[in-house]
Amino acid sequence: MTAAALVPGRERTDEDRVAVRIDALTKRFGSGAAALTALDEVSFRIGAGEIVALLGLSGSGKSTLLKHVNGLQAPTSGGGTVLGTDLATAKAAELRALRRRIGFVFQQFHLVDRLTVLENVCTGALGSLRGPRLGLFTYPRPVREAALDRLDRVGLADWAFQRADTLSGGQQQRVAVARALMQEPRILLADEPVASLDPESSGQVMRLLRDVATQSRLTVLCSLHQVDVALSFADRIVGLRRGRVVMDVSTAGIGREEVMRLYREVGADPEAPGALPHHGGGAG
Ligand SMILES: Nc1ncnc2c1ncn2[C@@H]1O[C@H](COP(=O)(O)OP(=O)(O)OP(=O)(O)O)[C@@H](O)[C@H]1O
Repeated sequence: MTAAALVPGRERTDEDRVAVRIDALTKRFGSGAAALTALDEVSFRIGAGEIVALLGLSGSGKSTLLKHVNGLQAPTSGGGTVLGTDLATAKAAELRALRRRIGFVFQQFHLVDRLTVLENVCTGALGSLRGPRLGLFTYPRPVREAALDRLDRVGLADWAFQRADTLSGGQQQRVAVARALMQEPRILLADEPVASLDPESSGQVMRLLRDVATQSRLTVLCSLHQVDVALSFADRIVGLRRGRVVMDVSTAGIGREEVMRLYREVGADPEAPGALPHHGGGAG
């Protein structure tokens, strides 16, 4: 028997089981007659290690929801907890600490063109380093080694010393994934990560995201515009319409046509029973 086996098992906490718990979250922009409700009483859970695709028409609130999950925007009412941090009451320092545990991948990869691929990946560690860094060798050796390891994981170790702007869009997005992995995140948020990529590169990036998420037991929330991509990538689909969750289904039990209803039946009443598939997936 190993020493570890003699240590009594720690009780699984709620945070171990549910990474994201959003409760009646409402976000309004502006006030008075000009007020716009971007998120309207949104509630859902994401279990630890679950991969969720967020779908919905342009303007349905996907990006706004992602920004709430990493504490970049504060709810108007309601809220929830992410990795145990209460979104409505957390102080700025607690939200900064939360963000260090969440990786973010954007549509436009946000790499620094003139820096090498490796230095771009190193910048993913800046949240845990003091002071600015200028030049690869101003990063501690363990950081450079970790960056090379992350580049290897995304299949781009051979490109480490190329300038970032010499890579294709798909490769740049894989570098952005490597950069996000530098934080050793518990959650990975991705906002339309393949919207600007061709279908081939888009498939590669989504397969990579799924692989790294599965290997590292990452919880993933990823907004997408492509239903087919969402069906092959995610465990679950959450559909937004005008700021409300109107679809919440496991990808195992649903076909493309059913998901497409999210976009087609725009005039339908999302509150009507059975209007759109809503199995209330997710943990807890
Ligand atoms: N900072 C802001 N100030 C005012 N309105 C905003 C702000 N951010 C978002 N909105 C509005 O909130 C609504 C939801 O926007 P959001 O960007 O979340 O939608 P989306 O589903 O991500 O759209 P897309 O697919 O086009 O990225 C939109 O009507 C948008 O104009």
